[in-house]
Amino acid sequence: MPVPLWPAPEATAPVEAAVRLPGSKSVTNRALLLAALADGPGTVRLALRSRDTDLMAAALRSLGATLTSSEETVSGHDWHIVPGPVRGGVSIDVGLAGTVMRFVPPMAALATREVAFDGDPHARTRPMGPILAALRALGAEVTGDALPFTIRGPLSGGEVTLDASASSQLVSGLLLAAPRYDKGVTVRHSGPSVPSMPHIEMTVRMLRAAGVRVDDSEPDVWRVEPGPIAAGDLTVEPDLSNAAPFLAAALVTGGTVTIPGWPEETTQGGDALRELLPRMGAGVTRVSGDLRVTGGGHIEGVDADLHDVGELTPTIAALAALARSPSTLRGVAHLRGHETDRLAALATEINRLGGDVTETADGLVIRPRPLGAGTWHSYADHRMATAGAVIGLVVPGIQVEDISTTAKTLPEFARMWARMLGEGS
Ligand SMILES: O=C(O)C1=C[C@@H](OP(=O)(O)O)[C@@H](O)[C@H](O)C1
Ligand SMILES: C=C(OP(=O)(O)O)C(=O)O
Repeated sequence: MPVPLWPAPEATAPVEAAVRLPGSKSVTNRALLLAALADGPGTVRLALRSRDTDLMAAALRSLGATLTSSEETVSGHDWHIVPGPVRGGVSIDVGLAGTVMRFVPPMAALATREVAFDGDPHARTRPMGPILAALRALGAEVTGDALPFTIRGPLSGGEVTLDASASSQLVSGLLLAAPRYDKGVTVRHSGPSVPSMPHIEMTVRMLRAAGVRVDDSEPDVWRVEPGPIAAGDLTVEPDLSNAAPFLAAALVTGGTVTIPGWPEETTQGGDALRELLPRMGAGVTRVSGDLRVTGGGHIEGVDADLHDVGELTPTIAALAALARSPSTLRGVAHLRGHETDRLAALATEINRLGGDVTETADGLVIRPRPLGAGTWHSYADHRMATAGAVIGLVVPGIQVEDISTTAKTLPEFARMWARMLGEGS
């Protein structure tokens, strides 16, 4: 079947828009899993509903929790979660969701019956080996080193060493279910530095907010004490990584984009946009609870280490391709294990339009060139698709393949994009 092409809308004027973003994928999926393991019923408010979060909800239901969702409110969904004993004898579809493939298996290891995991074709290539070996070392029976695999618990926990340089989620996954292990867990990382550290900080803070004792005082070592996970009522912050393409539109068109409800304090890596975008020529201000980004007419190239905030790379690369000076993006070798090999995908797609991008061992060198019309392939990667939309704002004739892949974390993307451009209702 031919993959549908989405003619990326061109901006006919500087954008002037306020864009209200749904909840964070990362916070939603942690909150749902912690609620399913908690000591009583709980609520997750303004949660994201998207492919990744629906896969998490389905996985938690399979393992014995009851989840009911309220009607959608203007800004998101509320979930009511009633935990149940973790049961096995089920199969779980992880789709292409890193948070589901890395966070759910350590929970499934609490069940005495086997749990089978599989996902999208590309999910089978995403790094899983270190977390599966860790679960094995902690006492679970695990078949396989990648998707598909099966797990049979129970495990009692303890101390384990793994190389988490391929993904911070390998650590977060082990920590989230650990309070429910008899001995808790001590995770030691050994290897090149762990990427996306703010996401581990998010895990630690959310565990602590649920009354769990976590010691992260030693670098690369995390100790989670056994004990109850307190049921609660949590409100999810807007997804700051998904703010990236909208804020980029302000730079690309020389306009202004405002995001309401930007948190004062957050562990979301997307908060780094407040520091990154000014380096590329934007004006960034906070007005009450809003973040306002204004483009300055030109985009400056940047030399940026995105190791902690790899999720932002596709948007920053799109901006860099439209800048007036070259950029070097570093510290993101782990992006080769994301939804697709993002370094190869970005280089291929920008070059296809006439750009000049080379891959390095851990990033990209982007030399801006005039870009022309063409098809932008999205590789089933939501952030590749939105990067194509950013370029299409000012390069006529960009057709983004399969814009619906944005449903992974932002099902409303195409409508929100049109509304930002004044085209929708
Ligand atoms: O824990 C999380 O919610 C995430 C951690 C990061 O993964 P990596 O450490 O694999 O980059 C990030 O890129 C991903 O989108 C979400
Ligand atoms: C890497 C990402 O997703 P995942 O949670 O599937 O790893 C991402 O959203 O950029």
